[in-house]
Amino acid sequence: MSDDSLPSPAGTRAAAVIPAAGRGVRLGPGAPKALRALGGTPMLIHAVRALAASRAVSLVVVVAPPDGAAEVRSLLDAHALPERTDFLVVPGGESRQESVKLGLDALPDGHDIVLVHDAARPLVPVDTVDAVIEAVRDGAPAVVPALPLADTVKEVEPAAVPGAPEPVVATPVRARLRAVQTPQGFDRETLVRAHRTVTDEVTDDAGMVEKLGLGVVVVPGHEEAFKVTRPLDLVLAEAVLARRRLNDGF
Ligand SMILES: Nc1ccn([C@@H]2O[C@H](COP(=O)(O)OP(=O)(O)OP(=O)(O)O)[C@@H](O)[C@H]2O)c(=O)n1
Ligand SMILES: C[C@](O)(CO)[C@H](O)COP(=O)(O)O
Repeated sequence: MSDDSLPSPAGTRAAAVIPAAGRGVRLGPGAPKALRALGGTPMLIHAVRALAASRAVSLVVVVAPPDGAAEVRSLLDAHALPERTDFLVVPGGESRQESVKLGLDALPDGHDIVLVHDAARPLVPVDTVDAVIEAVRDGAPAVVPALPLADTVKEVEPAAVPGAPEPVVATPVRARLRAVQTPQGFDRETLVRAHRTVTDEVTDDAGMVEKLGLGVVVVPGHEEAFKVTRPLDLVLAEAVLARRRLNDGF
């Protein structure tokens, strides 16, 4: 936890919704991804600590695997977490979008800013969390942390048969592209309206706000906020955590 984190001025308390109900199919067989160990501690606990490290975040809502709410509650009780933060656990749904909606439905009054953060991004630094909150406080209805791309991106006509060559349709100008991370931050009313209104499947919450025709802004993301999606990501996460522990002297 960082004492340098953003303070919470009256009237701008933030809540974080952490969707953690995914199975982690791309990571391979095993427990639901959020419950798998990273440095001996469940990935979800790392993500919860990362968000609760911000002094502006007074509530964290964890969206658990549909049949795993009791297990997640026990995990939260068994790990050291900041006392100033409240924690709620609700069961999730079939898609990320549905899980986030279930988390939003559980939010009590009194939080003007809502962050949505993937449990699968366990190592996001608190400075990134605070930068997102600050941009929402400054008046943006929706804020996403993002990084420039290292690879050139091609748009293709997807093959009907997996593995078949795919015709290239276009090469977007890379300098205008960003790879989007979480936590994404929102003026609460905007995010709730987006989840009530937008029915198309989208892959991030800011995309729903875009569909309302509202402005979304990007702030700098962080390399260590990467998403643990495939087995190699877990290797990288273990290495980043080991480096942090070495630097912190424990
Ligand atoms: N029904 C779902 C699906 C996903 N998520 C959450 O959304 C985040 C980002 O999703 P992703 O990395 O795609 O996780 P999974 O859906 O678990 O991965 P996969 O597609 O490989 O199964 C994760 O924290 C995941 O737990 C969720 O809460 N509910
Ligand atoms: C929200 C997200 O992490 C932003 O990059 C991403 O879109 C989640 O996608 P996934 O398909 O659930 O991995």
